[in-house]
Amino acid sequence: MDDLSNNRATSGRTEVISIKGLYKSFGENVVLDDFNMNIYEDENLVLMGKSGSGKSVLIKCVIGLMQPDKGKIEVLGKDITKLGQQEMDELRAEIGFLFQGSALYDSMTVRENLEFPLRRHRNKMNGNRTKDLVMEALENVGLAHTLDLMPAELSGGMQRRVALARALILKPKIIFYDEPTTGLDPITAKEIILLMLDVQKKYNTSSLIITHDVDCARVIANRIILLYEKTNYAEGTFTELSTSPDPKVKAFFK
Ligand SMILES: Nc1ncnc2c1ncn2[C@@H]1O[C@H](COP(=O)(O)OP(=O)(O)OP(=O)(O)O)[C@@H](O)[C@H]1O
Repeated sequence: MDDLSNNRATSGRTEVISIKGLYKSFGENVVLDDFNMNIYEDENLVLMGKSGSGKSVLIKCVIGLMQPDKGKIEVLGKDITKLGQQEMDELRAEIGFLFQGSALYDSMTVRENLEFPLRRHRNKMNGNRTKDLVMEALENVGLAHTLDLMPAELSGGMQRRVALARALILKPKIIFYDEPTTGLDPITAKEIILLMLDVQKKYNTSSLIITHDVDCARVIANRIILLYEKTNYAEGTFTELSTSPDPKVKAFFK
């Protein structure tokens, strides 16, 4: 185990997600075995791992879509294995998602796409009007003029920005990004990364970013965890990990 974490930098901070001793298997296929991870307030944590290493399984366990076999997961101080359906829904409203391929609804306008999470979680709107929240979210990503367009009328980068606006509309405390720059050209990818950094500063969100994109990790990560051999194999800053003497760690940064 190559633990390069900078404990002083992270100690004494509030954890928004805490995962201890996570174990998950599907029959003979053990995917996670003693996986541990914390995310702290205001932190951008990058999770790197090969295809099929269990990153999606991990996320599903964290948001309660999959039941771990063993281990403890706390999100915003709540043990998620002990939450009922309504409490779990309330907790999910504190989490924004930006998944691969933007996943906007093709048959809805930009406005309707953004209104969608508001309808599900009306109690989080604090008296704000739908219209104002939609405009604010779109302005944050520089796309106020696209309100009545269909997703197909937007470029790939614009679609990703609208998806980011939708992830932000409920002002979540945590955002999960799954491959946020996949399929974008390098310049657009950079725009998205800078936007993610802006958002993090403006809303003080914590982020968990799954990415294979080394440039994205370099710019955005306060800390990186490598999911390898079913566990949190290595952990540290970009510089610490990319200069690690461990060839298995180095391989991720080529
Ligand atoms: N519902 C399921 N039933 C059985 N096996 C599953 C299920 N979901 C995931 N797995 C298995 O868990 C392992 C990890 O899959 P997962 O999708 O988490 O990988 P990943 O790291 O997200 O991969 P990628 O980077 O390609 O998206 C794989 O072996 C997969 O077959």
